[in-house]
Amino acid sequence: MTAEATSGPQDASKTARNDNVDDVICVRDVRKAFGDTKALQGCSFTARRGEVHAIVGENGSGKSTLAKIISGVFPADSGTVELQGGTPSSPAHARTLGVATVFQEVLLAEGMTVFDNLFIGAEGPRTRKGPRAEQLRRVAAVFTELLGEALDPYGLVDDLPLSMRQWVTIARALLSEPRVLILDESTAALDHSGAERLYEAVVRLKAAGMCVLIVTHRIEELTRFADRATVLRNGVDVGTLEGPQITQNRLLEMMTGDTAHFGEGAATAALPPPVPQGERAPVVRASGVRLRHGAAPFDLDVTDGEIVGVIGLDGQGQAGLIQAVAGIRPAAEGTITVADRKGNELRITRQKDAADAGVAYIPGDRKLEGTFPNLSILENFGMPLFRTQRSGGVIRFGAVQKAFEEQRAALSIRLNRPSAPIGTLSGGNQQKVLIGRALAADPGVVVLNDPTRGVDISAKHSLYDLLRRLSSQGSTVLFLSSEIVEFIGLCHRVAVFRDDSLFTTLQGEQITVDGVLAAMFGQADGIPGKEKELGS
Ligand SMILES: Nc1ncnc2c1ncn2[C@@H]1O[C@H](COP(=O)(O)OP(=O)(O)OP(=O)(O)O)[C@@H](O)[C@H]1O
Repeated sequence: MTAEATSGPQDASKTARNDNVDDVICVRDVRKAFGDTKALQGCSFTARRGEVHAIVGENGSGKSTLAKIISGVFPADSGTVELQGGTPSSPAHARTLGVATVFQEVLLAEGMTVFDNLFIGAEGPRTRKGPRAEQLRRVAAVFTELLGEALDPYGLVDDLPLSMRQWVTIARALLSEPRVLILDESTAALDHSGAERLYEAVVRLKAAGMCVLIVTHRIEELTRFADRATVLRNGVDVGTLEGPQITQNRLLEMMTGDTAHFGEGAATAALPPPVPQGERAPVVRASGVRLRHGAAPFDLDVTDGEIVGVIGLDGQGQAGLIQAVAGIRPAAEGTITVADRKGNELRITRQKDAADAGVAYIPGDRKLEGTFPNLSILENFGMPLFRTQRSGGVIRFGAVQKAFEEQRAALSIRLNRPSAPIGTLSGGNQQKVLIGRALAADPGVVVLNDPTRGVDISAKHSLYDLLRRLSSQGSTVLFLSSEIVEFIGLCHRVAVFRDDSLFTTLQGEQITVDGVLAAMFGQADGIPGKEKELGS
C-alpha cells in the first residue's frame, strides 16, 4: 500500500461504526468464497453520495463479486454491507434500496422489445409509475440524454449491435432513478465516443447527487474523473486513493504490488519497422469487397509479419471486415482470400475455410461468439486444438494440456481447476482463455475483434508481446480495437473504416491518437481539412 492512500487493510475504519450521512455504501470486512476459491478475503470501503468511486484490480481480484454482493445477487459469507436503509438480501431488495447495476455481461431478454427489456423486473421506486405514454416519454428522454437521439422502443433487442444492447442496460438502470449506480465494465462494449458519452452522463449524475461506482480496466480514463478509487488485490482492499492521488502508476503499483509500470497503450517497444510492401505476396487479400450492397468497394492486402489495426466509429464496417476474414459473415460482394502456410490461396466464405487457411479468431463478445458455457475451462481452450492434436483418431489430451499450461503462464490466467466450468472464471480470465486458445494453434493469421475488453492491463501487455512475437515469426495480424492507444507502437498500419468501407490506411508516424481519431471522423491521413472522397 502506498503511504498516501487514505485507507487500507490495517485501517481501524474496518470495524468502526460509520455515522457519515453522505456514505451511501458501507462495506466492512466482507468475505466470499466459491468452493475453494476465495473471491473476497476481507474487503472494506465506503462510497459517498455525489461521488464517482472506482473499484480497480487485476482480473479475478474480486471486483464483480463485490458489485454483486452490493447488488444483492450473492450474500456475503461474513462481514457487512450497509446501504442507507438496509442490507440488500436480493436483487429486488437492492433495487428498492436505490441500487441499479449494469452487470459486466450484457444481460437482455432475447426475442423481446427494447421497451419490455427496460421495464423487466423493475421495482425501482419510479420505474413502473405512470401511464404508458409517460413511460415512453421517459424512455425517449433517457436515450436522448445518453445517445443524443431516441431509440425505437418497439425494436427487438436481438437486432441491436452489442454497443446498443449495452446502452439499453444502462438506460434500464437509469430509469429506476437510483441513488447508487454500479457500472461493472460498462464501457467495455462501447467505442471511444460511446465511452466518452457515458462518462459525460456519469459526471451529470454525480452532480445531481448520485453515487456512481465504476468497475473498469480502462484506468487511464479514471484518472480524469474518479473522485476516489479503491484498489483490490486478491480479494482484499489495499487502499483508497483520492483526487490527484489517482494516477495510472499509483493504481498499477497498488494493483500488482509491483513498481514496474507499463507505458501508454501498447507502446512498450519502439515502433516496429514498416513491413515492405510489394515485395511479398499478400497473405490476406480483400479484392473489390463491398461489406453491404451499395457500400463503396475496397481492396486491402496484408502481408506476412504485418500487424494491421482496424478501427472506425461504432458500426462503420470495421467489424464486417474482421468477420469476413474469419469466415463468420461473408462480404456482400468481392472476394477475400487467405494464403495458408504452404502458400495456397484459399477463398474465405465460411468459418471452415478460415480454419483450413490457418486463421485464428479471437472474439470480443465471449458470450455470443466465444465460450461454451457447459464445458470446462480446458475443453473450451482445447476446442480448435482437438482438430490438430489427433493421432489415429485419438485426441492427444497431453498436448492440449501442455499448450494450456503454456498459455496460462503467458497470460497469467487465474483459476483453480482447469476442469471447472468456464463460467466459474472471472470475465477477464474467460477472455484470456479465448486469447490463449487462438494463439496456441500457431496460426498463420490472427484476427482479433476487440479482444482486450475487460482484460487487465498486464494481460493486455502480454497479448501485445505475443502479437509482436507472432509477427516476428511471420504471422499476419488483423487487430480490431475500440481503443486507439492499443495501436500505438504495435501496428505497422491502421485501416480506418467509414460508411462500411475502407476510408484510409495510416502508417508510421501517421499512427497517433489524434491522427487516427481525425481519420475516423473523415479527415484523410489524420490531417484536419483534408477530406477524402470515399472509394477514391
Ligand atoms: N460463480 C462463481 N463460481 C466460482 N468461482 C467464481 C464465481 N464467480 C467468481 N468466481 C471466482 O472468484 C474470483 C473473483 O472473481 P471476480 O469475477 O469477482 O473478479 P473480477 O475482479 O471482477 O475479475 P475481472 O476483472 O476478470 O472481471 C475469481 O477467481 C473467479 O474465478
